[in-house]
This record gives sequence, C-alpha cells and structure tokens, in this order.
Amino acid sequence: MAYDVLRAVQRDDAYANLLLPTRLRDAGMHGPDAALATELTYGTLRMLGYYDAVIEVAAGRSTDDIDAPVLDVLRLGAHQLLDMRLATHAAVHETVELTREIGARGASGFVNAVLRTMTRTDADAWPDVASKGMTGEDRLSVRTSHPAWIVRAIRESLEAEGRGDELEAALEADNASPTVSLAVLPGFADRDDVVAGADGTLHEGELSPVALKLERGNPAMIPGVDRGHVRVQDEGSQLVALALAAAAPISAGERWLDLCAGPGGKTALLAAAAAPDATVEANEPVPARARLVRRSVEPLGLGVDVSELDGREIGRERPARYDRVLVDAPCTGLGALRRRPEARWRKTPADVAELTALQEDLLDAAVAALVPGGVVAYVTCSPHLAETTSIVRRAVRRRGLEVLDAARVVADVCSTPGVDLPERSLEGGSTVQLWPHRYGTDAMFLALLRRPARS
Ligand SMILES: C[S@@+](CC[C@H](N)C(=O)[O-])C[C@H]1O[C@@H](n2cnc3c(N)ncnc32)[C@H](O)[C@@H]1O
Repeated sequence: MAYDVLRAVQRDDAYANLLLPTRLRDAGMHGPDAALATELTYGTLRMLGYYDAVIEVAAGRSTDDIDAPVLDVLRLGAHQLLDMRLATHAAVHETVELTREIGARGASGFVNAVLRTMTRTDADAWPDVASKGMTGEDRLSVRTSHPAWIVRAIRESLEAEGRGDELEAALEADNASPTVSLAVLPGFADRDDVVAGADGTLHEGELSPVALKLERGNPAMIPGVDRGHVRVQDEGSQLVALALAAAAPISAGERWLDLCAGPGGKTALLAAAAAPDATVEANEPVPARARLVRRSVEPLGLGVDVSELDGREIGRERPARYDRVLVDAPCTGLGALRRRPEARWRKTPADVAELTALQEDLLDAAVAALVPGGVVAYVTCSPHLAETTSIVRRAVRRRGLEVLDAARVVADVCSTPGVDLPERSLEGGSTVQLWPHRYGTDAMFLALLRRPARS
C-alpha cells in the first residue's frame, strides 16, 4: 500500500494525506498495520531527497538513471533500513520481493545489491557519507531532506529575528510527525471538562488558551468532537484567530469577515470567540471548500453566512463594511511541511512569485473592506519573508496602515504567562512568526494592521 501511494504521488501528483486514509479504509486496515503503512509512506516521502542522495552513492549512479518504480522501491527500502531500523534481512527481503511483485523482476538483483551496500555503512554514518564534500545550505539540504531554496527561505526568516543558529533544528522539526492538537470552542465546551472526560490521554496546550494536546489515541473519541465543539486544529492556527479577536475590545454589533475561509477551521473558532457581540461572515471562492466551511460552522448555530467571491473583489463588492477581517492567505505552506510530506518536493520558487501577487491583492482588498479604524489580521502558514513581512511592509506604505503590536496581543492571549515569543519589529509595531521547533506549532505568521481612522 505504501508503494502504491508513493507511486501515485510521484506519477499522478496525488496527495498522500488524502489518498492514504482512503486506501486504508478501503482495505479495512487498522491498528499496527495502518500505523506501519502510514510511517512507511509519510516517512519515505519526507526523506526522499536524503534517500535519493544515499541511493546515488550506494548504486553508483544518478537516480535519473533508475526506473521510477524501482527507485520508489529503493526509497521504501532505504526508509526501513535507515530510519525505521528494521531487521536488515527482513527489510532487504521484503523490498526485493516488492520489486518482483511490481513486475520488475529483472531489477531485483540490482535492488538487492543497492540495499546490501546501504547496510554496510552504519545508518548514523550515512548523513556524512551522503553529504561528503558539501558545505552550508547544500549540506543541510541533503541531510535534512529539503530542497535548497526552502533551506534558504527558512534561514532568511530565522535570521530576520536573530535566530539563524536554529536553522538545523527548524529543518529537522519538519521531519517529525506533529502531536495532534485540538481546539475547544469557547462558549461551546469547557477545556477542563474535556480533559477530565478523556482518561488521561489529553493535556492542555501551553500557547493557546483553548488548546488540548492528544498524547495517543483517536481524536474522534474525545468528548465534544462528535458535536463539533472540539476540533483538531494546530495550536498556531488557534492563536492567530484568537489574536484577531483580542486585537481590540469587542463592541456590540461588530461585523467580522474570514476572507479566505476554506475549509473553515479558523472561521469556527473566530465565530465562537466573536459571539455574542460580533457576527462573522466567511468567504471562500472554491465551491467544494465553501461547502466545507458551511459544514464547519453548522454545529455552532451562529448563522455564519458563507459567500463564494474571489477575495480580490471584496473591497469593491463590500467597501468599508467590516470591523475585522482575517486574511489567511493562500501560501506556499512552507510552515506546514510536517503535515504534507510531499509538499516540499512539489513547490517551486515560481509558486512564491505567483502567490505573493495574490497575497498582495487580497490584503489590499481586505483593507478596502474595513471600516476606518478596523483591523485586518494577515496570516500565512509560511515563514517565507516574501510572503510575510515583505507583503505587510508594502501594504503599510501603500495604505498608510498602523502596525499593531501583534507580539503583545499574542503574548496576552497565551495560556502560559511569559512565553518567549520571537517578535519582529516592523514599522512601529510587531509581527509574530511561530516555529515548529520552538513551539510545536506550524510556522504561522501574523500581522495585525489597522486602517487609519480617516481614510
Ligand atoms: C490557507 S487556506 C485557509 C485556511 C482556513 N482559514 C482554515 O483555517 O481552515 C487559503 C484559502 O484561500 C482560498 N483562496 C484561494 N484564492 C482565493 C481568492 N482569490 N480569494 C479568496 N480566497 C482564496 C483557498 O481556496 C484556500 O481555501
């Protein structure tokens, strides 16, 4: 099953996190077998760049010269030997058998030889062997299995807050599976009650005041999940939504908009935090995703309207209408690589250019849809400076926006006092960049910007 999913990802641009659960369900696979298939698939996809470097050394040839199906078999074998550290004979035997099963019998001797060569060097020594003669970003790129342009983007972002020395830790954090976080929607369930009802599998998150961390087990079994009052949601996503709610005292009758809402995780939290004084509307142009937003807010019964406009039209369609707007912009997702194992190999620097143009237009449109004095939260799940501070800086200059002290707002929202949030000063205020290696969250970026009272 892992091989089939790996092939579909390579050949058909399938998404492993969508395809694998379907395949597991169709095959009726649960428990340890499902966990093994998941580890094999996700682990191999994440570490693909590193395994390819190892395979090139062990095979003595470029991966370009290996048939694609056989290369995927070798990658699966590499993951079993170098990461899962399965018994050598079992890993080699199963992998050679797989070569035969996929109809590449003629390559089984080659696969056997490459894997045997791999086992002759200790798994801990392979990073040095595979990156021999390399320095700097190239070396980290191979060892942590990231394309070089992503290594550079993460380095530049960390350096912008004086934390360049954390680069390796940040890259390694992308290769670990995240702990499952849940959000308890304020006003709908009580965090202490949920913890008490969950048999010791949950504890409170340290950052978001509504977060729970699930140590083990199935989130669907947590009390409140069935009613949609408790949801799986990254703690960073919770914090940025709660920060918009906390950016200013809420006055009765306020109107808020979630401009890029699909699939609606933040809309639900925002709507719960806004009630009863403010009402939330949502917008999502992709119809299938707009349906997910409606499904997400339905259990709350708060009457959230969901429109399907191109967000770039919102300023023209609904000028000066909202007190607060969340722009959770379409982005490269470089801050959520832990969750989408193949994403790092799919994105390219060309995507950055295309997305930044859209991000800039969406932020402009959001500002035009704000009442004077209203606040926009500009959010990405990417730490790339071109998608974060550069977008904000240009919008501030163009529109004369006030940059609020987002670091202080987030620190005030946090459940643990004195959390060391790296803040970036920007145009008289501050922005927040979260990191998986520091906080266990996705690398979410947040800026809170106020439209001038007279504009
Ligand atoms: C980062 S996701 C939002 C995640 C969401 N806020 C949540 O927490 O569940 C960005 C969304 O923007 C949508 N989008 C893409 N182009 C857009 C546009 N021109 N206007 C508004 N939204 C757009 C995408 O379809 C996607 O659903």
